[in-house]
Amino acid sequence: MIEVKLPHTYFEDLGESVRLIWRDTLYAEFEKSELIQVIKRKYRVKPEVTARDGALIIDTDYSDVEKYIAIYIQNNLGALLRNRYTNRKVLYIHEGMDVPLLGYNAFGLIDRGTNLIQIRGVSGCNLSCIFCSVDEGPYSRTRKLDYVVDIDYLIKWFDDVAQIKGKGLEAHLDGQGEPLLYPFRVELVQALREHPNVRVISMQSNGTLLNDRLVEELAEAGLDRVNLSLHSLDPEKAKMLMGRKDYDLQHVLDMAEALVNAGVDVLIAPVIIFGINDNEAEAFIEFARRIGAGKRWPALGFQNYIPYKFGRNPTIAKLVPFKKFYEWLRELEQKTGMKPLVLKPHHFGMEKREFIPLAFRPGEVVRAEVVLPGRIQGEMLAKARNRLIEVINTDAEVGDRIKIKIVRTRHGIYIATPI
Ligand SMILES: C[S@@+](CC[C@H](N)C(=O)[O-])C[C@H]1O[C@@H](n2cnc3c(N)ncnc32)[C@H](O)[C@@H]1O
Ligand code: SF4
Repeated sequence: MIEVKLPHTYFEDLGESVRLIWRDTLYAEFEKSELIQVIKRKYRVKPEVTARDGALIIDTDYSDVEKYIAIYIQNNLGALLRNRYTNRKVLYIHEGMDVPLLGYNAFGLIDRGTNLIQIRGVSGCNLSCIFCSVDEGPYSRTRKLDYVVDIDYLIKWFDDVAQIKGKGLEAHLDGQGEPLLYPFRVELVQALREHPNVRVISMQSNGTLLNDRLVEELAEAGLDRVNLSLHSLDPEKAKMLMGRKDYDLQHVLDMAEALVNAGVDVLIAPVIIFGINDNEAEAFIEFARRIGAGKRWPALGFQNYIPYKFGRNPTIAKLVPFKKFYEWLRELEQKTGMKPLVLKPHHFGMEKREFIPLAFRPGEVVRAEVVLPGRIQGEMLAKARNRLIEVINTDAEVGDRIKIKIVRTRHGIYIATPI
């Protein structure tokens, strides 16, 4: 009997197949008959294959089957990877693919002309908030695919960006999805902490995937702040807003407290939908006070609900102009004594910094190579001048060389149409 164990991996037996779960978020399924066939080709035996206690068990005495099958699994993993939370296919972006990590908003890095750099190692989310600006989660109707960026490759690009942007940076882990899905989240925080140009490491998260151990690990690795998306303190309303019956509000509240106790500052960040949860504003403030949120930065970051073209826009959501939203916040400041609620960049030590120079001008026609499928129907990702470009309304395929017209360059996110 041989036991195959791989690092950060456990195997589950599904009857006809075995499921390999890698670093919590990713999985791949291998048919048992396929694994048996692979063994038979080399060893001329057909051993039984099962999974038990996280290991793959092969009923044979050949000692090197273990190594052989481990290599086979690793070689075939890339093509089979899926996101455990969304069930979507995952493209694993690594150095060998030579895909630029600037230019696209679903993965990589984003520079919006300040000392804050957004870092997106993963796409996909475990929740399905009814107002989600990026229509994320397992019930998404628009997102077809997820990406995971290899940690070494992400850090390599971050380093290049940090050289240009200079010292005193805030590295902000966020995403079109939930950054805690990133399989290398703790290592990423650790690597950023060691970077000489990084001052602050923060994360935007729904908090559901935290547990006591992960909180400790993230704190130890050097995470400074979590902007925690918490939209109701009523368990039933929270389930409705987060789009999941299994949303465990109490767990998220406990984790908020655990973060503060571990020395990670918390900023409570509710999305306010007037008529739905604006009446909870004082309760959010009270909760933030009680747990000791806002030690180095503001304790609350109320967000006004905004409809997005590719987001979920519930009909119950009433829009409130920003002028009115800020008036509402000022009244709350007066009433509760909690300040600041109207947040300004300086509250976060944010300052303007020169943009990384744009690689394209709007209207420019460029020849580019299609390198990856996009997340949305009709969208492909192309590269030119060491930048990624989202090409919309295209039927091009990976490998094609196409002529495109750049239609948008805002904040170094490039969108183009075929010509
Ligand atoms: C898209 S989420 C990604 C990070 C993480 N999944 C989370 O929810 O914190 C980023 C932030 O945008 C907020 N948000 C989502 N949809 C929104 C909308 N339609 N209007 C305003 N804020 C929104 C979320 O609550 C969250 O604070
Ligand atoms: S708002 Fe955040 S937590 Fe909610 S579905 Fe979107 S990405 Fe997920």
